[in-house]
Amino acid sequence: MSHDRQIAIAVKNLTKVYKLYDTPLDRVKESINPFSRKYHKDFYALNDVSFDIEKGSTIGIIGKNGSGKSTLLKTITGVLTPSSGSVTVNGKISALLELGAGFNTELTGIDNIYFNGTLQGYTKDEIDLKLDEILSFADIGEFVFQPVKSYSSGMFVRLAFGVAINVDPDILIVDEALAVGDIKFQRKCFSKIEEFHKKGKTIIFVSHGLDTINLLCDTAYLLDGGRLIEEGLPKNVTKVYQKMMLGEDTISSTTDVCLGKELEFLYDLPSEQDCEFYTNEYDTQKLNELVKDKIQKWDGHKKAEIIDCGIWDALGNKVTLLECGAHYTFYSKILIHVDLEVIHVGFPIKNVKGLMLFGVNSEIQKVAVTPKTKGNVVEGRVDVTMWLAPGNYFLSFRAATRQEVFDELNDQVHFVVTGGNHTLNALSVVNLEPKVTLRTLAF
Ligand SMILES: Nc1ncnc2c1ncn2[C@@H]1O[C@H](COP(=O)(O)OP(=O)(O)OP(=O)(O)O)[C@@H](O)[C@H]1O
Repeated sequence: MSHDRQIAIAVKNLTKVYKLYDTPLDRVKESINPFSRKYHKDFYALNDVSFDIEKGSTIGIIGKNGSGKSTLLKTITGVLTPSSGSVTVNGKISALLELGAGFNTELTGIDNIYFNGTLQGYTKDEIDLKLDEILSFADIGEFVFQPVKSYSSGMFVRLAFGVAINVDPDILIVDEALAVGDIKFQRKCFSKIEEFHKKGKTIIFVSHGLDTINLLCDTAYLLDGGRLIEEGLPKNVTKVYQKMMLGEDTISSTTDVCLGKELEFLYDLPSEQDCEFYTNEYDTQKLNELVKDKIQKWDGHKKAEIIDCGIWDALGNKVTLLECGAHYTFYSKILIHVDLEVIHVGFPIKNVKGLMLFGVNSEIQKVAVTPKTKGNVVEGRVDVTMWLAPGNYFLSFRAATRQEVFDELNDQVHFVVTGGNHTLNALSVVNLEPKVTLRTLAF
């Protein structure tokens, strides 16, 4: 394979100059001046920027407001033409840089999916195949048959993201500032971005959230005044940016530069019905009915199927609003469809951006269960004391062996931890049950 084929985007000496006139009259004077006298100042939105983005990498672009991020991405996507320099793109790009681009507000959501898809170079048949995925991702119900002009901004974002993310491009370009839906939707977007990364696709991500860049990206680029002033490992580049923005003293902090951001998420409460198959722990009749139903509907694919899952509080109530420091049980019930030698259950917890904060499974804990024969229901439980700091989290459920995943429900339960009796620094991720002491040393 030639070196060239490994490069998704090659940017060479890219420059974008705008002519700035003090008054509209200056523009006219310049256009008619017989001696070609200049009445404008040149403003460099991008100044001699060069880099190569390798296929399959996730790139973060950071920089102050006005540093040239959007100009760079718009030039890459072909919305803007460079004043000089070049951009070479290998592959199909899907970009979400400006809400509204590629949408006609008079048309319905469905029509806009086709309109937008066509603009991006997809045929009607290709869009037909993607339609279900786009609709289920956007999850705006009947509104999809209404003109887009009647949408709330949240619905609009959902649809635009749904299209951009599900058309299966080779290169995805996303401005994180546009991912403004509710917390569950944001998690869905980040999860899709992770999926993209795993499939070896190229992602370019503009963000002001430095921990997002550190978490998701392989390489970061820092722009300042239209120039590329730093590139490399995200942790190094974000440090330079923090220094630029906040000064030396704050560099040790790994939290988002937009500090208010995490706080905003704190009380974005989950909906009541997070798990489709809720059965009370002790309701065996309900469980019997559920098992019968699931056996009837079994399509022969999953060897074992998670038929119920959630979080119980100490009284056995299913909850999604948890208190820091209280006791809870994560549980899943798994229906065995074919005889199995081994089955393990797992319960990973992630934050909205996909950072795995905690994960436990029966294999690590050396817990086994017998029998695992067809028709059995295996129940897995983990008792925990909730020492995650106040915030929003997503619990996933897995039934698997080391070699084979039988079933997994990713981010199935969105739960919120509130402060309880334990007041923590709001930017903490976990509570280590600290005992703080102060003393004056006599010497
Ligand atoms: N059409 C234009 N005419 C003149 N100047 C422009 C034009 N478009 C952008 N600029 C200027 O170019 C510079 C870079 O803008 P750009 O939108 O790329 O910045 P950015 O890094 O994306 O900012 P933000 O973080 O605020 O989105 C800014 O100073 C902006 O005012």
